[in-house]
Amino acid sequence: MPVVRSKICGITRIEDALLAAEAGADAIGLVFYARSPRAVDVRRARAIVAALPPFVTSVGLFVNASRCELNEILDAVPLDLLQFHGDERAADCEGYHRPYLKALRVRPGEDVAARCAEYPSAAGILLDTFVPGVPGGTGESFDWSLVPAEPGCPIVLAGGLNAGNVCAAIAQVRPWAVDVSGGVEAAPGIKDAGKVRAFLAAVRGA
Ligand SMILES: O=C(O)c1ccccc1N[C@@H]1O[C@H](COP(=O)(O)O)[C@@H](O)[C@H]1O
Repeated sequence: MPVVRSKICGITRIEDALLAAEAGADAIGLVFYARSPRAVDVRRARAIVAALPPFVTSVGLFVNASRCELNEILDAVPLDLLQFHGDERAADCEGYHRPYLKALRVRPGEDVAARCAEYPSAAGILLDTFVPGVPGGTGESFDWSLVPAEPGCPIVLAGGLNAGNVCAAIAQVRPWAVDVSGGVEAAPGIKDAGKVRAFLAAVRGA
């Protein structure tokens, strides 16, 4: 069975980044979206990335950020990968000298494969749940049967995952990776060590 990678998103504290790394996460996510309860500023993000051990990928999450804002952040924080979680088109995600994930928020009955095809330059497509008025981090899952069997690029499955449902999600979707934020929290922006460890153990055992 192929290994499924994992990302713990919404990290706001160095200790949570180290917890995720020690528990086996492949990546941690930093939210550069001021309206999120998990938002980090540049100073904090830089400190978290600097504390990461080798081979743990740092992912910056953006929601309709301007090119100027994004370039300023990239000048200050050595992010490995970008995650675009808003209404960005492919051209908006390109030109940063970094691979990117495009997050698509899945609506009931949607043709997911057609939407994935709009981002041929993406390193992968992250699938999250569509909730009106909220760009992500809702803790809601979507109908996994909408994920195409052959999407044409790596799929990162997100949206309402936790230690209790991630094995079923992996068995059904067979994603390249899974991404979680709210499902491993003690409070918004604060990770729960037990939930993080249980989630990553479940992914490894799936
Ligand atoms: O985490 C946030 O606050 C957030 C804000 C804006 C866009 C995306 C956000 N989080 C991402 O949403 C998915 C699913 O999160 P959850 O596990 O359902 O809480 C994940 O990729 C988060 O990184």
